[in-house]
Parts: sequence; C-alpha cells; structure tokens
Amino acid sequence: WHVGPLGAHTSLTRGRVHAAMEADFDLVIVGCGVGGHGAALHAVSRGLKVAVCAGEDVGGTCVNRGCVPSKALLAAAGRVREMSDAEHLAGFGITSHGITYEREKVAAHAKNLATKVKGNLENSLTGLGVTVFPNKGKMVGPTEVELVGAGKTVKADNVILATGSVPFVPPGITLDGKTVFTSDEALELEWVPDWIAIIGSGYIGLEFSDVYTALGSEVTFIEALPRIMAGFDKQIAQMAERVLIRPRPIDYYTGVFASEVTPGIPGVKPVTVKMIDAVTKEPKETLEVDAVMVCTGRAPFSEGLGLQDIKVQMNRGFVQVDEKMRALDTDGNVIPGLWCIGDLNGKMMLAHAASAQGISAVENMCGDEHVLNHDAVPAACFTHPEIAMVGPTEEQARERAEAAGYEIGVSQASTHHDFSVQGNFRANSKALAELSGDGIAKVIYRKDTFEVIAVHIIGLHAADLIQECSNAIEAGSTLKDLAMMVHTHPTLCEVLDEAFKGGLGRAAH
Ligand SMILES: Cc1cc2nc3c(=O)[nH]c(=O)nc-3n(C[C@H](O)[C@H](O)[C@H](O)COP(=O)(O)OP(=O)(O)OC[C@H]3O[C@@H](n4cnc5c(N)ncnc54)[C@H](O)[C@@H]3O)c2cc1C
Ligand SMILES: NC(=O)c1ccc[n+]([C@@H]2O[C@H](COP(=O)([O-])OP(=O)(O)OC[C@H]3O[C@@H](n4cnc5c(N)ncnc54)[C@H](O)[C@@H]3O)[C@@H](O)[C@H]2O)c1
Repeated sequence: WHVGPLGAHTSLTRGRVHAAMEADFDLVIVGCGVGGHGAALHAVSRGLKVAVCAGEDVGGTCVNRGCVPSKALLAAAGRVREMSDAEHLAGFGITSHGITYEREKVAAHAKNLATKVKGNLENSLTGLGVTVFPNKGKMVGPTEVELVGAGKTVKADNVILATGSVPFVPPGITLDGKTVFTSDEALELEWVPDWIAIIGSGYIGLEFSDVYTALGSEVTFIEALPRIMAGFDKQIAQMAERVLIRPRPIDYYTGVFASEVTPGIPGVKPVTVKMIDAVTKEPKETLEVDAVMVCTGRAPFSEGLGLQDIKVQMNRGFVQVDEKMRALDTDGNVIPGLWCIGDLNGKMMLAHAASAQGISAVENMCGDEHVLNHDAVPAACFTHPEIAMVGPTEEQARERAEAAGYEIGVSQASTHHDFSVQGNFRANSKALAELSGDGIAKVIYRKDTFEVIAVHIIGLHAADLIQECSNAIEAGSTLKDLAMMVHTHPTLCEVLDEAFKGGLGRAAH
C-alpha cells in the first residue's frame, strides 16, 4: 500500500497504535457529506491513500436534503415572486399577465439538481482513486472501522468522523411526513399548503417561508425566543422583518413553544398546534393549520457509530474536538489518529465550514499545523433578498470588546439618517437599476486598529457580497486597506466600498 507524506504526529500515532504495515489506508473517513468529501479530495492532493464509508448517501445532507435542493426551490420561488409583483415589474415598464408554476416541475428541478451534484461528487472520488465503501462505518477502535453489513473491518492511520446531523424534533411533536414534517420532506414539495405553521425562525424556517409565500401559502412562525430571527444580528433581523416578513402573508408568535403537534389529514382534518409560554409554561393558544414544518435546529448523527465504546467525549451528542479538529476522550485528552469535522462536532453547522474543517484536519494529520478561523467563515440565508454575515453579531462583538478592553466602531447607513452615505442599497446605482433598494451593509471594526471584525449584509446578492469581507477578515485587513481597494462601478460591491470608507469618515465618490 501507498505511504503518503505523513508528518510527525501521524508517524507517532502509527508507531503507538499499530505497526505501519497493519493499516489498510492512511485515512478512512466515516460519512461522505460535503465535510467528508472535502476532506477526501484534500487528502488525495496530499498523497494519502483514502477510503470513505459513505453509508449509501454520497453528498449527505447538503447535496441530498439541504443546501442544494433548497437553493433550487428558492431559485424557482424567487422568480415566481418577482414575476408576480406587478408593481415591481411596472417600474421596469413591464406588464405581466399573471404567471403560473407547476409544482411537480419545481420539485423535479430540486430533485434533478441533487441527483446531478451527487453523481458529480461520486465521480470526483472514484476518479481520484478514493475507495468508496457503500457501507456505514462503526468504530471498533480509535482508528479501526467496521464496515457495517460487510463482516469486515478496515484499519487506518487516521480516521475522520463526518457523519453530520439530522433534524431535531422537540418532544411532543408527532411527525407524519405529510402534514407535519421537517426539511427532509419539505424539499420534496409534495404539496403547497394554504396555511403552514413553521416552528423555528432560524435559517431553514426563514428560507422556507420565502419559498412557501412565493408559491402561495400563508405562514405563521412559532418561535421560542423573545424575538424572531434571534440568531441574526439584531439590527439586521429588524431590517429582515421589514423586508421579509411584514410585506408578506406572514405572522408570528414569539416566546412560545409548540408543545404538542398532532398531524391532520389534508383537506379533511387540520393539524393542531398547542402552544405554551416558553418561560412560565402556561398554556397559550391552540392553532389549527393545514401543515406544520419543524425547523428547530439539528441534532448530531452519532447513532450506531460506537463512540461511547471508544470513550469519545460528547456534549449533547456532539463530538468534542480541539482547535485542530482532533477528537477528545472523556478525560479531555486528544485521541491519537481520531478526528471529527462538520455538523457532528457542532462548531458551525454549515457546508463550507464542514469541508474547511476537513481540509484543516488533513493538514494537521500531515504535520502542517493549521487552525481554522471560524470568525472568518461566512454564512448566508438565501431569502429574497439575501442575508449574509461573517464574524460575530454587533451584540457579541461589543461583549468581546468590553472583555478585551478595546472599542468597536460600526459603519452603517441607518445611524446617519442620510441615506446617501455608507452601506445603503438605496444609494447604490446597481441596486436601483434592479429596483431592489432594500438593504444595508454594516461593518464592525476595532476603533484602535481599524481591523475588520464582522460584516452583516441584507440586500440583493448579499451571499456573494460577503466573500470580500470574509477574505478581508482572514487576511487581517483594516478599513484603511479596504478603503483604498477599487470596486467596479456600477456594482453592488460599492455598497461595501461605502461602508469601508464610511468607517474612516470618508465618502465614496
Ligand atoms: C434544508 C437545509 C438547507 C441547508 N442549506 C445550507 C446552505 O445553503 N449553506 C450551508 O452552508 N449549509 C446549509 N445547510 C447545512 C449543511 O447541509 C450542513 O452543515 C452540512 O451538510 C454538514 O456537512 P457534514 O459533512 O458535516 O454532514 P452531512 O452532510 O450531514 O453528511 C454526513 C453523512 O454521513 C452519513 N452517515 C451517518 N452515519 C454514518 C455512518 N455510521 N457511516 C457512514 N456514513 C454515515 C450521513 O448519512 C450523511 O450522508 C443546510 C441544511 C439543511 C437541512
Ligand atoms: N443558508 C444556510 O446556510 C442554511 C440553511 C439552512 C440550514 N442551515 C443550517 O442548518 C441548521 C439548522 O437550521 P434550523 O433553522 O433548523 O435551526 P436554527 O438553529 O437556525 O433555528 C432554530 C430556531 O428554532 C427555535 N426553536 C427551537 N425549539 C423550538 C420550539 N420547541 N418551539 C419554537 N421554536 C423553537 C430556536 O429558538 C431557533 O430560533 C442551522 O444550524 C444552519 O446553520 C444553514
């Protein structure tokens, strides 16, 4: 077998755990979602002999039940929304005579895309010589994996756990997959209910409210926290409420748990949703709706992995790792040769974070020390318009600054009541040409060094705009650096140019 250019750490592991010749692979990856796939590709580029246990689910959540099909639905729904908006179209001088969509074909677009991307992922692995075991993996030692159902085990110098997550369903909620369901079923778009209650106003709830309202549903959010979109920067969430909630057939309850949800029969019997006060637990209203979508977060997928037997430290099922993605044991020590990336470690439940952690783990196992800066990993919510962010919220940034003894500055439009300056989409020529002036970008920076700490954007193509900011944070750029960089005119990027310059008291143009 081929010996890759393994570094000191792995050689040590190899010496201690088992003799080099005993290992079948340099690296075995358990779980082939985007995290496992990204790690596999990077490991091959580092010359390692790699196998993955794919559990017959290449692509994992992201490709089959997450990012990819949801973005296909959002793309179709976004077009329906825009083309149904007579007032918006009239602004361009366009009259539409009503538009229709075919639900089955919208659903097929999402399914076909997922199938295509899954195939591409599979081909990329086999094309690079990665051994893909269809079986699930079960740990029988820190670096030994049973191929479930195959009656054999494989040994490796290193094992990466990358088994991801599954929808979390709070107690009291009964799923039937038809009238009460999670994103797993919603992505199939089997029907478009007239009235759907969405439990949880995080990423999934928000994206699906965008899809459902564009396709004709009325939405009621049920959120346990005192405000909707509580995970987002407060000011951005307020703006999101103005743009994504109020003008749409959406209402919401906050500070309440959906304590009991009983499925119905479409067209015959409604779904009942009992709510209780999130603090006092006193009963509140009961809703009768056509359908309920449960979007209350995700739970780690560690079932059947055998992690307790090998003494892996877990917290609510999430595998605990150090900053190099090395799995820890129940005493808090590194388990040599065992790594964990992606949703299973719960550090940041995003596809690109999973794959970045995989690349980082491979670098470390090859002896090139690497620590991923999660503060420079961007995130986006693909509503219309989009919300995107990198780094902490303003509230978190203030807390951190106070603890560390520095001050932060915030460059944004709305503190200035003059909408002609700083990070406002309404002052941006391209946004106005698109008749999409709703949005702001705010940049949070250290007042003493002008280093950029975070950026939050809501507005047209925010998900693409955030990349420049993520790169800036990773590179340690300051507002002074960024304000001297030239942005194409006329583009939405100029919103950021204005926000960067605004932080220095300079006006753009
Ligand atoms: C509706 C939805 C939309 C999303 N949209 C986005 C988005 O736009 N952008 C974004 O960044 N993130 C998005 N996410 C989150 C993203 O999908 C996850 O963060 C990402 O998939 C995590 O990757 P992973 O590799 O850690 O795990 P997963 O993608 O969950 O992959 C893990 C794989 O391991 C398999 N597995 C489990 N147990 C075993 C075993 N014992 N042996 C072998 N295999 C096993 C699983 O079946 C799965 O195939 C979305 C999620 C959802 C649900
Ligand atoms: N565009 C993207 O990047 C994207 C899209 C979808 C999902 N994701 C990822 O998937 C993960 C899961 O998304 P999600 O939206 O399910 O979770 P989330 O953590 O974003 O939001 C869950 C929401 O549900 C609320 N909640 C929890 N239990 C409740 C209850 N019993 N009653 C009422 N409200 C309750 C929480 O307060 C929270 O606001 C996220 O971590 C996200 O990173 C990312």
